[in-house]
Parts: sequence; structure tokens; C-alpha cells
Amino acid sequence: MTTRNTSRFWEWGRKIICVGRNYADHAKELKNAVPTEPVLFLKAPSAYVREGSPILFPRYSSNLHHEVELGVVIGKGGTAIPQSRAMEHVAGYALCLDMTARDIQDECKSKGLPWTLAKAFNTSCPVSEFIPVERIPDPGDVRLWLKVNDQLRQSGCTSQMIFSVPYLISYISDFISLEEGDLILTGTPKGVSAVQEHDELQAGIEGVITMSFRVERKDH
Ligand SMILES: O=C([O-])CC(=O)C(=O)O
Ligand SMILES: [Mg+2]
Repeated sequence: MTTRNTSRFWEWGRKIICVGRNYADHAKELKNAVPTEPVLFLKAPSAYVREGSPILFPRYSSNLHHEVELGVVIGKGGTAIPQSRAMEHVAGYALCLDMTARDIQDECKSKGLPWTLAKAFNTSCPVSEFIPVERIPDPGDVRLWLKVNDQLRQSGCTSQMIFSVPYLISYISDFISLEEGDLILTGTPKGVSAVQEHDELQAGIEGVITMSFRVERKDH
């Protein structure tokens, strides 16, 4: 019998729950209102991509954006988890990208349609190695950065998040039960921008981890 381990959470086929507009500076750069409640959407587990494989530019888009985010890996499931106990449900973290077909998202927004094809396509969720919970003593004080071809595009700190990690775990689990192996993407700071085929993306959590991905065009 094999024991599953959250250190390979991307193999579990569990939910990827994403929080949008969780940094006021990013909400403003896309001309969105700063939310008073978390904005949630989902990615499919088939969206995971790991270092060594490329991010594939979807053929239906011509404006693919990077969004660097802190991912929270759930270690213990639960429903209606109180904020005071939320951190007991965290197994660890991952550095994540929420790749977004911005043109498709804009179209969906204007038509009042869901963002699925803008957010959940194959390779839309690049993830780092699993980061055990002890490596990040305070998820509210994590410095994230992202470079495209060595040029710094995003640099932010999770202290700027509108809704904290414990708040998000509690809020989400009121409506959507959390399960072991789920991943929560906590939103992106400002600086999102378009990537092109052959670009090299490098991202990091200061002092903890870095990762890199290449962008390729999907030709079928
Ligand atoms: O900008 C968006 O599409 C919403 C989002 O995912 C974020 O704020 O991280
Ligand atoms: Mg995002």
C-alpha cells in the first residue's frame, strides 16, 4: 500500500480554489473595485504544470498574463473551519502562477460569463516544490517576486493581502468543504503583464524557493 503525501499535492486531483482581487494595488491596476468579500473561482487539477514542462499559450488567446501567488496546501480537510483553528489545516505552501488569458477574461467579464477558459486551461497553474509549513512561519509576511526574461515585473508582500490566509480558509470552508491536497491560490500583487512565446519566467518567495518556466505556443 502506498501512502499519499501532500508533498506531491499536484498529483491528487483535488480542488484549486483561487482568490481574486486580494491585493488592492492589483484590483486597481485592472480597474476593479476593491472587494469587501473574497472573490473566488476554480481551476481544474489538470491545470497543474511542473518545472521542466512549458506553460502553453492557449491558441484562443493573444494576451496571456502572469500572476505570481502564494499557494496554501491543505493538510486536513474541514467544513466551517473557525479562523482561530485555520492554520491547523495547513500542510504547507507552494509558489504558484495563476496564468490568465486576460483577453478572454475581459470578454467573459463584459458578457457576464464565467472565467473558466481564461483561468483553468491546461498549464494555467505552474507550481513549485511543496514548501513544508515550518519553512514559512508567517504566511502574512511572505515576499513574492516574478521576472520575465530577467526583468522584474512583480514584487509584493502577502502583508498587503486584503484577506489573510486564516480568514480565507475559514471563509472558503463555510461554502466549499476543504479536503487534504486542495490548494488555495491567495491572489496576486500588482505588476501583472503579458508574456510571449519563448519567454522565460522566473519567480520566487524571498529566502525560500525559486522556480522557472518557459512559455510555448500551443500549435494544435
Ligand atoms: O486578476 C484576476 O484575474 C483576479 C485574480 O486572479 C487575482 O487577483 O489574483
Ligand atoms: Mg490570480
